[in-house]
Amino acid sequence: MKNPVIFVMTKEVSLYYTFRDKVKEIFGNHIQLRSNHFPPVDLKEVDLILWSGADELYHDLVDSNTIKAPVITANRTVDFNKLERLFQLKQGTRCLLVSNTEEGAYESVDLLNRLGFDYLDITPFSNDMEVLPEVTNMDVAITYGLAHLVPDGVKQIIDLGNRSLDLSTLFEIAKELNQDLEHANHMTMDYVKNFVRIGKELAALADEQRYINSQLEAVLDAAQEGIIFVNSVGKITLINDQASSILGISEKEAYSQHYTDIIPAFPIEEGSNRVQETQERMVRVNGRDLLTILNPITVSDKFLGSVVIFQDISHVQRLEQEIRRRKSDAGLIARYTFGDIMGMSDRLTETKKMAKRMAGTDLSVLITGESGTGKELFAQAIHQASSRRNGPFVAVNFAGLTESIAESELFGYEEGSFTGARKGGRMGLFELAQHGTLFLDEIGDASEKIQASILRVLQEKQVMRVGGNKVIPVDIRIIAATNKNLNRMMENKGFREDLFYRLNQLPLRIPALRERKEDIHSLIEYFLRKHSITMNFTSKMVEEIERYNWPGNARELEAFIHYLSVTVEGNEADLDSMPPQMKEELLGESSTNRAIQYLEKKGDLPVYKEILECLALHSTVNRGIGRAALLPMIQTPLSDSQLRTKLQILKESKCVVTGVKKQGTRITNLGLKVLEEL
Ligand SMILES: Nc1ncnc2c1ncn2[C@@H]1O[C@H](COP(=O)(O)OP(=O)(O)OP(=O)(O)O)[C@@H](O)[C@H]1O
Repeated sequence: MKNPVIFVMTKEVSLYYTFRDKVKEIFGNHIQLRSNHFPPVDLKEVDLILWSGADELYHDLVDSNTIKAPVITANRTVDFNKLERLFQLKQGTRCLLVSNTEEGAYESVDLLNRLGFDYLDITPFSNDMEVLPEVTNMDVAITYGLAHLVPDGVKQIIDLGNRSLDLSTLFEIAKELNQDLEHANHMTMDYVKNFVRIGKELAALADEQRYINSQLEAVLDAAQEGIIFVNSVGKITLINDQASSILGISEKEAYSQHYTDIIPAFPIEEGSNRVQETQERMVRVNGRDLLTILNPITVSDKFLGSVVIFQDISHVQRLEQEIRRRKSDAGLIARYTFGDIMGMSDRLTETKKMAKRMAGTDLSVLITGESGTGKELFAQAIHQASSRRNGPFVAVNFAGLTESIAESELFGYEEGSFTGARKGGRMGLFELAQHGTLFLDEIGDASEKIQASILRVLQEKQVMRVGGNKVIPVDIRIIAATNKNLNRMMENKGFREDLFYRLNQLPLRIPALRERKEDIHSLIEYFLRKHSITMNFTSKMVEEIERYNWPGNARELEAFIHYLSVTVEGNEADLDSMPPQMKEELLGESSTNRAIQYLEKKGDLPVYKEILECLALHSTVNRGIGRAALLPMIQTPLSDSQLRTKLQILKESKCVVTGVKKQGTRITNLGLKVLEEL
């Protein structure tokens, strides 16, 4: 696949380099960048245009009638570490803010004022101004990476560096280019960590005398992260604006309380016995997922308290979810039909026949079966064989999906219903699946609240977006799947009965591979073909493959083929090339089978089982049970000498061991395995 191309438009080439470095840092080398400073650039080949925003470049360079690539205007952040250099300037210092456009100069002055530097006397300056300000009496020039534009005569220059792309822009890029956000958390945490040092200074001050340096406070308030300081006795002595808003408490309320009343979930107590910051951790507060990091503050060996920095990452998760949704073209199209389901065994043929009949109806299907048996494959095939085949097939997997995400995913939302909500709102999966099939995968993992919401939609056949007030009728067919035992979950109140009966109108159980071992061969052939692998198996290997239980079913079989294609030299796979875990399992299993066969041959299997049960219950690794104690525990009437013979046979089968010095008899690991099988 072609690497995506971003066309970056900046007035200064140095700003292009700053943007480029950030994009490479976050997305690696597989995004290509082009710049207006390095022509020619074929704009038709470009996947995304990133524009610095503060100039007219866009209109000069891009003809929006012919160029259809999406455009992102860069939001830029300040390097807070560099801002510290401004703290040394005294009140009333005459500063010239130098930019390359008049608009940019005014914007930068405004930003510094908002950051609390309004006690400085700042004059905007740019060469394109009609009337240039007088510069001779200036004490210092401040600039963001444009030191070369500072007019002669100003002696001191504070260069705060180019303002790089902020997080929201990076997320926008990821979304537009369908890039993975695996670095997202790392990226946010790096960003957060930038504040730690400033936070530490501030915390020390705050604890000493509640005196908060006003500049630092302003900087902290401008941070997108929540920052609080909890002193050594658990009182909150500092809270920035963002923290107040995320936690939904005012500064005043926070100062008067112990942290446990407000943020009991935060790992604060850990601070007192550590030196280093904690790993980032997710906690849930008021239904929001917060990524927290805690930093203990110790000054001259005295523990002063901890700074906790946190971010509401619900919106990040939402973006991630959206990218996942967009990425899989399978998201809306079913790729598989019954013809793609391999296997000729009676069990599978019967299951396929049932599923085809189910496809002819519009009732809900609940597919059960172990992991990797092909439940999703069946769901897609049913959709393809149904009258809804020309409609969408939309899948949602509840495993690992937080409640808030699941809710906005399923129901969609209206603009402005939460931080990070997209402009114009968004359609939920129920709406997206209109006139098609909605596949609820791993339904056993849906929370109680989500179960209730799904039930309501199924009953009322309509949805309402989060934050909305319009009822939207939906016409969808539901197929759900799970590898959990929903009956047991219902007994423990983990799954709603009323929802179960709604979903289970047509139950379809996919048999495990070990129940239809005849299918193993056709699946192996299929996977070899699918991945263009040529491989033969020795007869010993074939024997073991057939004997193996395949707990991970077809998925494990596919992974097995992959494994062999990498590890086998040449084209022949023999026992040596078997994955270690499988080998272990087979060896353990063969000795279990051998032991059972041995006991069977000696007759009286139920008595052996009973003896093993008593030993399993009463013997420990170090202490066995003597015959005299064992005999009364056994229900089957046995004489002492009969018991002795039976124990001898169990010993020969290696299911028990007998101590040398009257330590009695105890069960072995093999004995426990045998017991499981009997
Ligand atoms: N009978 C089959 N023929 C061909 N491929 C199969 C068959 N059964 C499973 N597979 C393949 O095995 C993999 C797992 O299948 P699928 O995702 O449908 O399983 P699942 O039961 O939904 O698993 P989970 O419960 O873990 O989500 C897929 O790559 C699928 O294409």
